[in-house]
Amino acid sequence: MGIPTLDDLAVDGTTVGVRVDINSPLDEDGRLADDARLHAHVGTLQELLDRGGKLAVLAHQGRPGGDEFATLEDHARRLGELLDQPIEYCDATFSAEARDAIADLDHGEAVLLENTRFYSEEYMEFPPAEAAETFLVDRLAPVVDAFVNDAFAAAHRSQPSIVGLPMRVDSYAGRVMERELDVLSNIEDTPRPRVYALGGAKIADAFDVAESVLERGLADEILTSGMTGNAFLAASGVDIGQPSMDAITDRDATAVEQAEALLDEYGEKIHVPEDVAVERDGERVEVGIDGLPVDAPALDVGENTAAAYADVFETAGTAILNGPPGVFEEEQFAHGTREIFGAATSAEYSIVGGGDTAASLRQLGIEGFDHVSTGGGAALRLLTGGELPAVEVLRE
Ligand SMILES: Nc1ncnc2c1ncn2[C@@H]1O[C@H](COP(=O)(O)OP(=O)(O)O)[C@@H](O)[C@H]1O
Ligand SMILES: O=C(OP(=O)(O)O)[C@H](O)COP(=O)(O)O
Repeated sequence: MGIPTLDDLAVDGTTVGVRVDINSPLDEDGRLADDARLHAHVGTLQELLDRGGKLAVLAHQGRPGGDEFATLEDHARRLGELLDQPIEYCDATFSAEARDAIADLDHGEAVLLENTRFYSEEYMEFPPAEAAETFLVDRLAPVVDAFVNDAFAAAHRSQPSIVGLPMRVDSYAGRVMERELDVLSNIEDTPRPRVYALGGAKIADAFDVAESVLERGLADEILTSGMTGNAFLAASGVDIGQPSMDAITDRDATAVEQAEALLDEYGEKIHVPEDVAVERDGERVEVGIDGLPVDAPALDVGENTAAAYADVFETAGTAILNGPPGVFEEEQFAHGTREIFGAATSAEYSIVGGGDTAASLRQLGIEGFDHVSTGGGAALRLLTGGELPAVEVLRE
């Protein structure tokens, strides 16, 4: 992989700054609604604690001004439960109070510092050399002996705690980062035929993935669903109805043209839904292509599409999933997601990326994937052949 990992770090007795990504959905009371990302980092943190490290843990939660912009107090409590030892919470990130909390740590102890994004610089993007001159980095670099970046899900952000600290401190990839890079940087080595199931509502991202993997010859089949599938359906010449069209163009005004261009060039590899499901009088109603247009938005693929896509996975070498096939949050539109994602586990090797995609698996209790990425944007960046600033700076 060419970047230092925990195998290269002599931990015992050292103070280690550890960047994790525990950015999570919160409930109405601001408490953690899902702790999957906390679970993911337990291995790295436990290893560093067992090896005698004193850990200053850094993380962000939400975006300034957003509903999920919050303190990390609840995260510290939950991390303590998961690690079976108290994790101190400090309501400062790099002030004297935070630095004192770090200095007071004993071997095998950890403090979770406050949400890095409470400080404006941490929500800006900088080239690494400039990030290294920010206040957070300037104050924290002298009080840690090493830096471990385990925050794969934030690795596409060129922010101070991600790219600035490694410019000033010996730095290593944590176990989450290591495993994610291992899997997602080596897609071309996975078994064929390689099937990408692209659904969800981030249509532009799905087109980017489709274009990149088709251009690079990585994809043998692309199964389109969700709002992405609706756009392909429209691009294939079917009148899907105004409500579905409006939902698409609200997201991306040129979506249908982009889908048309992809169908023109790679049509034989791109599967388009053959039926959809809409809501009528509060009920799920299946509509075949012949029954379109309808005056309600298509919120799921229909049963025939789900069955046809499930068949494709029967003979797939690799399944790569990004974006749920329907509005899985509503039970009556979870059918496509349950069937298609459920069938994807029959591929020889299966990979899942995307925050909502992973949440849909947990919600629907679908298990058996070889790799469920903790990242959304970061995973997509790798799947489309891009580079991650966090990783580039670990190489230097
Ligand atoms: N046909 C559809 N119409 C509207 N929204 C959809 C449809 N299918 C899926 N979705 C929505 O897409 C959202 C997730 O998409 P996206 O953000 O692209 O996934 P991820 O976070 O995994 O990258 C879900 O909230 C789901 O309700
Ligand atoms: O949740 C995250 O990314 P994701 O939505 O791509 O999975 C990361 O924590 C990065 O957060 P950001 O997109 O607010 O920089």
